[in-house]
Amino acid sequence: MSPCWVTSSWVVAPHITRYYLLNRNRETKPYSHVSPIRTSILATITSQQDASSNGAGLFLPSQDSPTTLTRFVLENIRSSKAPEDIVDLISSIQFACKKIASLVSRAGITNLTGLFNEGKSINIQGEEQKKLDVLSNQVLKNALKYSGKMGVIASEEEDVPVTVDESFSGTYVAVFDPLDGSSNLDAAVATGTIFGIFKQEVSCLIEDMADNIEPSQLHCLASTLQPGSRLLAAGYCMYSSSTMMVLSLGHGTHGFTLDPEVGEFVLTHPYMKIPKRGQIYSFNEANYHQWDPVLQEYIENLKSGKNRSGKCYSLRYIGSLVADVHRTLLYGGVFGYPGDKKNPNGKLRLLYECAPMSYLIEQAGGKATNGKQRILDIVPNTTHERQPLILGSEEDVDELMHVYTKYAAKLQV
Ligand SMILES: O=P(O)(O)OC[C@H]1O[C@](O)(COP(=O)(O)O)[C@@H](O)[C@@H]1O
Repeated sequence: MSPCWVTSSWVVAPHITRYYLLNRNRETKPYSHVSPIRTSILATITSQQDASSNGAGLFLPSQDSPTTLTRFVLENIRSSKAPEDIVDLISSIQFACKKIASLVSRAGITNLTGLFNEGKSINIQGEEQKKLDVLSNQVLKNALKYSGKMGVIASEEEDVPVTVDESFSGTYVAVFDPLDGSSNLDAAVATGTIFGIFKQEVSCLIEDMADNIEPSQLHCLASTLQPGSRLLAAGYCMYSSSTMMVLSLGHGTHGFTLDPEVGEFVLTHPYMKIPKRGQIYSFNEANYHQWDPVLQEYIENLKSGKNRSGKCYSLRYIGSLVADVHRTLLYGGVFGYPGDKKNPNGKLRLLYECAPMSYLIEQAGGKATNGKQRILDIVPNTTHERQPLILGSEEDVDELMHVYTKYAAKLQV
């Protein structure tokens, strides 16, 4: 008998022995063993079933009639809080977001992490496009195209606004960032899709185009350059520990969680209200030295407690706009990507980042400004125009605006 067998049996034996000793008194349990807790839940359900459904199937109040996103939109239409067509648009967007959620969650398995076209594909903002930037853009464009309601689409990943092809054209404008925060994707950090819907002021039919905009096509461009105050609907879908859609049709901001068991967005956060004041600030402080002295002082005061609340604030910054705004909406406080010496207009794009997020925050009782003006009042000059963004709890944004006004003279603004 070879010496190695002797060694290996001594190695294996202890484990078998240990397992046997541990389990010698335990009866072997069948896979379908029912734990006492589960038994009591089933008992409760059965008694509820008998009591309330006259035997017509299982009855669990909250699960029995969940408000899905589609049902929510239909109810808004029925109470004429939203135009009829919006249900087709929101259904297309929710389908696209479910698809993008699945692509993002499986990116590591399906070789969808990393750069598109080996990093040779640069979008008009000068950013290397990720594979999922390009794919999410296509998914959303197609979904909107087949809604049959879309006239013009403006996307972070499209150099200029594009129309869907003629046979599908409609009278709405969609602006979107198909995969915001995609620089965090390969690290599996939260990302999201941001969107806004406008009514198209002029009807026009054009091809996907490069950079030579024909005069007749200027109308098309014009129909996308609308201020956020004219949004009919706005929202984001966050791809994180859970997939959440936060939406406003102009009557409050509402949160829906994707239930993977049924593949439906279910209303979980009706009428979200941002706290009047928070205790969290969310800025990329690496840019601190590029900021104006007023903002530097404001942040120092938040940290030191020398602010109207007298409390010391904590810093939270994910570096994904959707995730940072979502947390601010729930917990309150202030999020900002201000202008600075390096980027006087900051980094975020007015049309499909700042405006939809500001619309949601205002509908939830918060405020959003570029430091001088309400974001929703700003009329964009170009599709990819950047604007400084400060948004959050009313009292937090008011305090910052107060400091700016007080020091306006000092800054010769
Ligand atoms: O890394 P920085 O400079 O703090 O910028 C972070 C910001 O840039 C973004 O990633 C830009 O978004 P995109 O990924 O859509 O270009 C935002 O999500 C985020 O708020």
